[in-house]
Amino acid sequence: MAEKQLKNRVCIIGSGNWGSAIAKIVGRNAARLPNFEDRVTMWVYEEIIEGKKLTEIINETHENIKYLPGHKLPENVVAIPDVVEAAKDADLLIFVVPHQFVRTLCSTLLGKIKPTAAALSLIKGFDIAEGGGIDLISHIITRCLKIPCAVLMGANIASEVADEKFCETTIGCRDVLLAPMMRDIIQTEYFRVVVVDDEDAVEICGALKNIVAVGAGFVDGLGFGDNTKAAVIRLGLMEMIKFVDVFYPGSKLSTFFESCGVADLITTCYGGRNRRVAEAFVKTGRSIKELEDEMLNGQKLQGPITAEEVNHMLANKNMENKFPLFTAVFRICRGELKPSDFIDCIRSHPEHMKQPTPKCSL
Ligand SMILES: NC(=O)C1=CN([C@@H]2O[C@H](COP(=O)(O)OP(=O)(O)OC[C@H]3O[C@@H](n4cnc5c(N)ncnc54)[C@H](O)[C@@H]3O)[C@@H](O)[C@H]2O)C=CC1
Ligand SMILES: O=C(CO)COP(=O)(O)O
Repeated sequence: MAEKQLKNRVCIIGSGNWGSAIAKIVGRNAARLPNFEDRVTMWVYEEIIEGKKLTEIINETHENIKYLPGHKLPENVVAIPDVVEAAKDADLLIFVVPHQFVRTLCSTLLGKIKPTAAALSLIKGFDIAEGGGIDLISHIITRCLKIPCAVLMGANIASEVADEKFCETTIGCRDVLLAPMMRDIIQTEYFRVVVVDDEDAVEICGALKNIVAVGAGFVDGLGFGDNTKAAVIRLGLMEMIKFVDVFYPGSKLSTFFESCGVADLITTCYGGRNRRVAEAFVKTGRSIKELEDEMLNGQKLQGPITAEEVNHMLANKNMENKFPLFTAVFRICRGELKPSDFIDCIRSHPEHMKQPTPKCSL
């Protein structure tokens, strides 16, 4: 009789900047925890670097020299170029690819994974849905692969996490049986996890903050100061809250005060790639695509495409004027508005038209 498998097998789908940083944590936890199989598979989108395959480099040197140079990955993390081979035996699939690649990956994996597997998505972004709306990435994974999908989002700039500098993160997971397994494989002394059940709001925070970070980069590029950036962060936060309120009613305001909310917004508006490239866009007048290719060495920006996806929905619902900051970021990235128009947008933001509500005099 076949021995019952007691240990969970983990596969990380993605090996970019964040994928590699999380592999360091997951690999170490899997080797340490009795309920996980030591060996962790990591799907690597194969590329040739100085004549050698990236998977071979990772397996021989235990370093992703392209996306996370200078950090050793645990030896039990095994790089695999075939996603089906990497994922087929896994009980937990950790998705961490730039969001534009998730649909193709899911269709490749369809019918090839364990039906009892669960997923955790670290992907920040949306996709365009049929009928003029947007899809959450975790919903796409669940629908395509027919497995539950929780999310992990937080103030987690990958290089700082890889340096083991203290930070927090948020797991959004409604399933009380899966949540402890997800937390155990992720949590360390320096990477503290809070689990909440407000899955959709956690994920939406992670996607929308990248649009706000592009706006923060614009004001940096225009030479404005920290007060202006704080205004962008505040107005961006108000639009994020409104977005969730309008399109995903029933979510909790408290979620915005977790790491996935205000903390991720702040760190990305100061230290993220979206901010950096948006600043260069204003200063050089070159296209976002050119700057992304030149400045990020293969890493991918999520903010400008997320702004486009959100605008697709807002325009369809005739609601662009209700989210002027998101709309202005989209139009500036497209070249339809000048970066300096961003200041007019935040100056005349509807948040400034609010009237105080009179107190009841009883
Ligand atoms: N880097 C960071 O600090 C953080 C990133 N995230 C999120 O994690 C997700 C993944 O980001 P990163 O790991 O930083 O990726 P990255 O920005 O480093 O992207 C590069 C990755 O995309 C892969 N790739 C290129 N072309 C591909 C294709 N056609 N199909 C599939 N993969 C392809 C590359 O091989 C590489 O692994 C994103 O949604 C991002 O917003 C979340 C928190 C922190
Ligand atoms: O999501 C991030 C930090 O939590 C990283 O943001 P960037 O993609 O702008 O670098």
